[in-house]
Amino acid sequence: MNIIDYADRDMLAIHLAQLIAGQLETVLFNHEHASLAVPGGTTPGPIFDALCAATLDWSRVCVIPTDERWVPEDDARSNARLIRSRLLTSRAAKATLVPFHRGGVEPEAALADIAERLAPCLPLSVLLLGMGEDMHTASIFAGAPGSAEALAADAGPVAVVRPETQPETRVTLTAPVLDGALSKHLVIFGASKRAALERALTLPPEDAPVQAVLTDMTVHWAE
Ligand SMILES: O=C(O)[C@H](O)[C@@H](O)[C@H](O)[C@H](O)COP(=O)(O)O
Repeated sequence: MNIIDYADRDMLAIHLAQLIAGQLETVLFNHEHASLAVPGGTTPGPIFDALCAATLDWSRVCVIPTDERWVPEDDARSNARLIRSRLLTSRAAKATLVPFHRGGVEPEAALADIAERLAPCLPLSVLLLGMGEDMHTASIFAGAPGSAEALAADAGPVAVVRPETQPETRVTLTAPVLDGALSKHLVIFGASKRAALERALTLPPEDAPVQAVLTDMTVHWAE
């Protein structure tokens, strides 16, 4: 794991977007398709705003949520909604989103279909993750029902997690899929998340899920 400290969040967003665009372009030189997994939450928006204008063949890129709140896409809490509005616009509008949520279906019943649609996009070419102050990443929350399954070495590509601290059930990419990405970025803002990451390094993944995906991870941090 290496950490890049930035002077401010704007510098971070521009530089990280350029890095991700360059990595996707390199994959597209050598492969027919590339895949990019991105988080929800409040952190990635400015990165999406810079990345969506990148000049690359977005028609050959599939974009995958690292996790999804189990709500319809018109819900303000939907990650698919955030990704469509902030990333799949401008030049990146040509990319293909692999959404997770399906109406009228319990998340457990949707896993097989999600896994089937994800299969052509794996292993992930580029991964962008966020992290909570509780050291969760994607929707793998320490101690939550389903998190042990999401952390298991033999986990499938997606798992259902039901965190008590969150208003809705989650579907998340699992640790093996996240950790297996070819290029990995973790973006965190603020001193408390920096301290949480330092703390995570001293804990096992079941207590600090972000610990499960830090191999060859580049951490991007700004105050
Ligand atoms: O669905 C989500 O919310 C994200 O995928 C989640 O893992 C997020 O990255 C962290 O919770 C940090 O959230 P903030 O960026 O809002 O601090």
